[in-house]
Amino acid sequence: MVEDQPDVAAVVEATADDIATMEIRGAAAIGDAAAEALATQAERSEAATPAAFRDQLRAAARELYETRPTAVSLPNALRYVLRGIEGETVAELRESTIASAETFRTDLEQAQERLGEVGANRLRDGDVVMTHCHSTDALACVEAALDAGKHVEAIVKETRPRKQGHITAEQLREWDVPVTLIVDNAARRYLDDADHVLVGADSIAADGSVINKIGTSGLAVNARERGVPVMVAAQTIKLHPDTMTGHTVEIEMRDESEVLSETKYADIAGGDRTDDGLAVENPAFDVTPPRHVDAIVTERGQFPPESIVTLMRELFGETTGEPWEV
Ligand SMILES: O=C(COP(=O)(O)O)[C@H](O)[C@H](O)COP(=O)(O)O
Repeated sequence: MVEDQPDVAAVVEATADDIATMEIRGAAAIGDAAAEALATQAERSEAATPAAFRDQLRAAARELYETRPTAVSLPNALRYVLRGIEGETVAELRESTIASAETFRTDLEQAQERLGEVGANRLRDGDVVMTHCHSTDALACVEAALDAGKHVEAIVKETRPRKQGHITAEQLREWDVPVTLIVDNAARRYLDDADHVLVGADSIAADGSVINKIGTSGLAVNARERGVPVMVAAQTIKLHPDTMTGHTVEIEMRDESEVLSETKYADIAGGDRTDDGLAVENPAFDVTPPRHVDAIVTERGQFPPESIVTLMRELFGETTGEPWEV
């Protein structure tokens, strides 16, 4: 006999789909959306028993978890909300889930604000930052520096293949920050004009390695060679607890269609060549070793990458497990 699958609210499925298709993207936004989805699942649950309610929440968490593998903010968010579920009745469980998700989301927002203030201290009046991809944590540092009356300029890397750099450029321009947009290949040339490389993170490993958008590691190597400090803005929700026990972070591989446009060869070969049989690799993230990072800026202060494990132990203890096994 096939057992009934717990009911997962349509809105959870929609959120999972939005994360998988990158309608919702960026580690902080993904964590926030996952917590919100669990709250909605709780609100809409028609579970008749506490056990059925818990099963539904676990099923919803699993569905959200299976969308994208690299940003640890996702399992960290799910684990946080599920750990906050308490009570004897469905009504109590519902209420505590919603409260837990709300606390998580408020903390996330406040952490980003505090992190911004910490990061802004590293930026001097007149500094130029070079950015990669689009990170709300990194932008929070610029915003706080602007709020403190500093003039900041930006060199924004386009960030192939999905060009999230354009989102960064748009936000910075809204704040009246002078922006120079460059293609990724021009980064080394323009590093001489930058005072900082400023990026976010999807996950931070226990040894201080930074997992972020593909291209971050090459940028960091070039920055080190040019003497430009690399600053990683990452709320503590980006700390990957499993790496304390030796797990590695899975790097998401995305579809080749992001790399190959339909017109790729039409433009350069008169349209008579197709992409059939061409091998394409499209990793979405890479790993920057700690020796190429100067500081990890969190809401709890800034840390040399090698000492981040201390904070990780303090916040997460030594053990984790799957988010729905809490
Ligand atoms: O690599 C990306 C986004 O990748 P993608 O576009 O593939 O999701 C961002 O730098 C981090 O997620 C941090 O973002 P934030 O600081 O907003 O959490």
